[in-house]
Amino acid sequence: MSDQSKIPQATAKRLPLYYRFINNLHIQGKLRVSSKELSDAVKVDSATIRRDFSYFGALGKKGYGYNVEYLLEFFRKTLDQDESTPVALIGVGNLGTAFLNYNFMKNNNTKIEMAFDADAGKVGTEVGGVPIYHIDQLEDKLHDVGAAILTVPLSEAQTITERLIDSGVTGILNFTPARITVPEGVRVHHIDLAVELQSLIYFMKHYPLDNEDDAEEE
Ligand SMILES: NC(=O)c1ccc[n+]([C@@H]2O[C@H](COP(=O)([O-])OP(=O)(O)OC[C@H]3O[C@@H](n4cnc5c(N)ncnc54)[C@H](O)[C@@H]3O)[C@@H](O)[C@H]2O)c1
Repeated sequence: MSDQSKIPQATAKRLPLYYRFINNLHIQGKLRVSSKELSDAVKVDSATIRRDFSYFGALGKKGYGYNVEYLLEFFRKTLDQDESTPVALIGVGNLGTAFLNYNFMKNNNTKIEMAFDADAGKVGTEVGGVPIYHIDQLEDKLHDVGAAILTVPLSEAQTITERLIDSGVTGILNFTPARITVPEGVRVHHIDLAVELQSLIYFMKHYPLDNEDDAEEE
């Protein structure tokens, strides 16, 4: 979307969260939502929500709230919900299998189209309706795939990353503990559950949420 560059990154990160909730409201036939309702549901303080929504051109009215349909339309366009984004997953082990079985389509048009593994026993099978190819076929199969989910062992992460980038992948969701090195222009989002859990416990201890006004914007 042309206006997307105006949205601050912290706001953009919350978009999928808002989208999911607003979409549910829409399915339930709700026409309006207040920032308080949203705040309770998505656990973002209402002042932040009001500021975020002002970037979307959605100006809530006192006692009226926000128009659900308008927001939904905006989020759909901004998140490219109308356009399917093909994704590949590398490493169909414990974590990879769980992701393939999880149907991302429920919430948006992000779809894992194909998966790769080095284990010959898995190649040629399907998990969650997604075909599994041998990792040797990566370069042959990865057409038009822009993003990849990395769930291989730590030791394989960098080599696989380089092959993905050579095949045109420009976004990697990295679940391995490896700090992978990528050239400029390739975006890596690193998700480490151990770090997330540690951080949650730290925040629970040091920033107890007994008053919603204390909640700060990240
Ligand atoms: N982010 C997290 O919170 C979190 C949690 C658990 C595991 N992990 C990490 O995610 C990764 C996967 O974990 P897991 O428990 O699913 O491991 P796993 O051993 O169950 O799965 C790894 C899969 O990768 C495949 N593989 C190995 N080498 C490959 C290669 N060169 N190309 C393609 N596939 C290859 C294996 O055959 C296997 O199916 C690990 O790096 C692990 O540390 C992250």
